[in-house]
This record gives sequence, C-alpha cells and structure tokens, in this order.
Amino acid sequence: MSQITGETAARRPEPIPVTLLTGFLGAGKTTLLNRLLQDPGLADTAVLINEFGEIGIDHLLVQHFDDATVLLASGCLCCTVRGDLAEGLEQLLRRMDNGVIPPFRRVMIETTGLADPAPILHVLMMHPYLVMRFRLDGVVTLVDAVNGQSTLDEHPESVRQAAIADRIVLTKTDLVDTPARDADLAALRRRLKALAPGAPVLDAARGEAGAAALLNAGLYDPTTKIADVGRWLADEAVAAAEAESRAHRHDANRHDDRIRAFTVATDAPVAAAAIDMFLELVRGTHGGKLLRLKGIVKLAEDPEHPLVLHGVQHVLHPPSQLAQWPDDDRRTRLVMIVRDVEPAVIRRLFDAFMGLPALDQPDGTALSDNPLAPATLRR
Ligand SMILES: Nc1nc2c(ncn2[C@@H]2O[C@H](COP(=O)(O)OP(=O)(O)OP(=O)(O)O)[C@@H](O)[C@H]2O)c(=O)[nH]1
Repeated sequence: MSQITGETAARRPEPIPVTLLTGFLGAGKTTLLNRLLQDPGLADTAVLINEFGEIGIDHLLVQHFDDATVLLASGCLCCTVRGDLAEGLEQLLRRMDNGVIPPFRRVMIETTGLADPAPILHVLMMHPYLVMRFRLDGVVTLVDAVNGQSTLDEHPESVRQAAIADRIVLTKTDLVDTPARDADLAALRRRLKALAPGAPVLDAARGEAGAAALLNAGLYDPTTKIADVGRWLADEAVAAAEAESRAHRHDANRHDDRIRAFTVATDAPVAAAAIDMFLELVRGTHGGKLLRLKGIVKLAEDPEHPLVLHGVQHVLHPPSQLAQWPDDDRRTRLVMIVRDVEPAVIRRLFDAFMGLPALDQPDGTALSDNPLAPATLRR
C-alpha cells in the first residue's frame, strides 16, 4: 500500500499544535510545566497529564468544569488522563466543540516519567480523526543534571526519551556546585549531544527553557506560516555530529553505542514509488528500531512541492506536501535515529533505491524487478 502516492488531504481546520513533555521520574517536568504556564502566551493551552497517581498542580486550580477538566489559575485547562490518551484528546475536542470548555490553541502532554514516548506519538500520527485535528509540535525531554548520567546508564527508556527529543532541557544545574560535578555536567552535555544531535540543550536554571525556546519546534514558523525545513530537520547538526563521532570514535559513550543518528541525502529527484518502497522496507525490516525519522523529499513526479516525512518506529505520519521549497537547498534529506541498526545498512538501501551507484551493491531495479523479491518491493 502506498502512503506516498495516496490522495492529499481535503481541506481541514488548522490542526492544534501538541508538545510532548517527557523525562525520567523526578526530572522536573511538573516544575517546568507550572513555570511555563505562567507565560501569558500559553493562556489558551490545554494540559493533559498522562499519569497515574497524584499530580502536584492542586495549588493552581481555580474552577472545575467537570470531574476530568479544570481551569488553572493561568487560564489553561488541565485534564488527567488515566489510560487512553486518544480518548482524553477526543474528549477535550468534544467539550471545546460543544462549548463546554473554553477554546484552546495548544496542547501540552506531560508523560509519566517511565513512559516510552513512542506510543504517545503514534496516537498523534495514526488516529484517523486526531491526526486531522492535532499536529505534533515537538518533543521536549527533561534531563536532571545531577542524576542524568546514572539514569541514562540504568534506564533504557530514558535514553529513548532523550534520543527522540526536539529540545532537551537540563534541570537542576543550580545543584552543580563542585568542579567534579562541573566535569560530570560537561560529560552529560556531550552524551546528550551525541544521542540527539539535532536537539538544542537548554539550561532551565539559566532561564533558557522559556516558552519561546521550547515551543514551535515544528516544521512551520508560527509567525510567517512558512516551513523552516533546516531548523526542523536539523540535518546539518546531525551530519556534523556524525563526522565528529567518526573522527573520535573512542569518545563515544559505550552505553549509547546502540543509538545512532544519521542523515542520507540526494540531489536527484526521487520517484514516489522508490521512496515508498525504501520506507516500506526500512519499516518492515527495522520497525521498532527506527526511533524517529524526519525528512523532506524532492519527488520526480512533483519536484516543486516537497514531500514531508515524519515517522516514529514503524509508524509513518500521513505524508504532506509543502506549497514550495523554503530555500535553495532542494535536496532530498532524511534524518534517522536508530537503535541496534548500523547506519551503513540503511544508507546502502537508500542509495540502491535512489539509483545511486555503489560498488558491489544491487541497484533499485535489481531489487524491484526481481520475481523472488517480496511483493511489496516489486513494481
Ligand atoms: N534545585 C532544583 N530542583 C528542581 C529543579 N527542577 C525540579 N526540581 C525539584 O525536583 C523535584 C521533582 O520535580 P518534579 O517537577 O515533580 O519532577 P517530575 O519530572 O514532574 O516528577 P515525576 O512526575 O515524579 O516524574 C521537586 O522537588 C522539584 O522541586 C531545578 O531546576 N533545580
């Protein structure tokens, strides 16, 4: 089944941006959220707490709409979702559409500290109705400056949270008060940079993690409504980190060796069928190991309208097309974050499907015309 060549969506209401706030237990998510919600720019925000047990926002409550939704002193709505996030988001929409709660223009989801954020992103990418009403603005991952290293060492879910981040917030740097802790913090920063080369690392105690820095991490610049592909893809930062890690392989943190961020690119226009087959194969073969994929594609069939790709694990968001290229860089570029996959394997596949010559490698035609190839690969 081709997702790329499918019909483009009919006209829809402007999707509401969603920011996912994640980070390990005690990293400081609720503290940051409470501070962010004081920003007048976030007054029309709905907050979903995807959490079991107590949440420390009671002191902010002023008005109950019903058992599930409250209006915070900041003017934001807050819901606690115990279980089905899709149901929580649908309920919020229903109540807004029926005039039960005030309209909201943004959603922030605070996940439980132990959560793998991927299933939450899947809800936003796959749900047939929610995908039309919401769009992922970005993943903000909090990392505790004091316990960050040991948490990353001991809890693989915290590594996944950092690897798929669009923004990383370092919390508790105010507790870093000795030269030894300074050195640890510098090492933690390097480790985070290697895990998520495209994500700026912001220091909460220095006031760097305000709404302006954390929100609007999506493809579109909210003021101009123009796509900012370079900022969204961060492919240059990823490519620079790749080069750096090749040069200093011995510096790589052995705990994180399993996670790799890399880019593939080509100048030549790409046939929709070729990129479709490439993605099908990568998703089919590596599925859960593909932590995140972002990309922009120059289609051979429609080179003036770049195709935007966005995926988490085996799930690919329904692709959309931009009205135009935002700048002179008109290459097809994909950024991928993988776990337990050698980037060279995916790079070779990409080159084969894009018709890029490589020694001792089958080209795309050889793969797709082969009667022994899986049906999804045959033309
Ligand atoms: N010194 C210092 N303490 C902080 C900072 N951020 C959070 N804390 C404290 O860390 C503790 C945990 O913060 P929370 O905001 O509850 O963390 P959380 O990530 O929401 O925690 P869970 O919901 O349990 O996963 C609280 O005691 C906060 O006051 C910070 O930047 N500096």
